[in-house]
Amino acid sequence: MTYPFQITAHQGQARTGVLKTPRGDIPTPIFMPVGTAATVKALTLDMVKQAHAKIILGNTYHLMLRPTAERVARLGGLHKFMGWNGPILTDSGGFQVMSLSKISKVKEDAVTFQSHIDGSRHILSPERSIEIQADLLGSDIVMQLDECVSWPAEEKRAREALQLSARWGLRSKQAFGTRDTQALFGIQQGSTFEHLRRESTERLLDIGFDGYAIGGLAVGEGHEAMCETLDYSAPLLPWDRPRYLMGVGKPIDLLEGVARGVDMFDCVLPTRSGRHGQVWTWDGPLNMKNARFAEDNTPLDAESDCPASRDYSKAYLHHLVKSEEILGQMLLSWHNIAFFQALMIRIRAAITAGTFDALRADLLSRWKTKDA
Ligand SMILES: NCc1cc(CSc2ccccc2)c2nc(N)[nH]c(=O)c2c1
Repeated sequence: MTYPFQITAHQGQARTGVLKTPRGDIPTPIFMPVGTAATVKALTLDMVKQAHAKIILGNTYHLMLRPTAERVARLGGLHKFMGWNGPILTDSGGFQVMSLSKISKVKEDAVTFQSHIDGSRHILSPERSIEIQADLLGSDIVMQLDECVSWPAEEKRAREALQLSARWGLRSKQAFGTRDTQALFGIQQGSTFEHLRRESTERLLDIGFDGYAIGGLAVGEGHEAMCETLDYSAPLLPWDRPRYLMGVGKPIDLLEGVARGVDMFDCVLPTRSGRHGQVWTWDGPLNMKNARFAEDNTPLDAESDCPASRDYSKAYLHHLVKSEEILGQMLLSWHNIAFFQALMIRIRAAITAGTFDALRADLLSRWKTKDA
């Protein structure tokens, strides 16, 4: 079904609103923590909720391999299995097949691949991906199966992939059928070619989806090329439907994506970088392994409502990371998830207040030289 999506304010292309789902309202722009194997790594769902996350992501590729989608279904579906009663978005699995599986073949009918876990052979067709996501896992927002080409891509290759993705999008919609509690998103492809992004969008709009994702970015093209592509590819998508930039990104990517009209983001960065000692702050990223924190008694962010940000000294976090203590991975992941949510909360408030341009300028000046 097409979830109600109300845009309550906008400043240029940047917009803020609410996507209303049967499992709860999602304020936009929103950052969605990735819960690949039915867990947001190193965090309990209470910590994820306390960080103000409203929707999390599941991964078809990982869950179909282990514990298998059929087992999750027998155990009541993904929400019950992991104990999350908010909305869940799942990816269709094709992207992870190409990036993780051992041997994979893309054919018109389906992708065939061998599991990176045990080498077992699997088939992922548009129909099978919809069955896994919508029927077995019970995902609220379902993604079509698509083909994402790596970057840089030959124009001919990028065209073939967008056209295959469009044919798979139609098959995904036919398999999805009419459902009154779940939504199906199409995925725009076309690499960094404007005329291919246009062609992809036209094909998706002919089919018609409940929301539209921008795929094929943050695959090595770099921040500037991603922004240039978003300049024209985001506004091509319907103004009144959610726009989801897949697998993006760093705080500066979120800020610049919002400025270009993107509503939804996801990335493993907050938890993955947290596990490796990196924390994200309003003044850019910090590496807690750095000796300068060894006797720094100040917290990461005294103003935060997240205990990981407010109640522990950098000296203690430095000690945990140097000692490779599990608590270090937990607290830094928790802080990072909370920071990404706090960034989106500030962005939403600024768009509503008409101060988004000022917030954007302030953050860009703080982050410009810090790989934020
Ligand atoms: N930014 C690279 C990227 C990442 C993902 C994965 S986003 C994700 C990851 C885990 C769980 C849910 C969504 C993608 N997924 C699809 N289907 N298509 C893409 O072009 C693409 C590009």
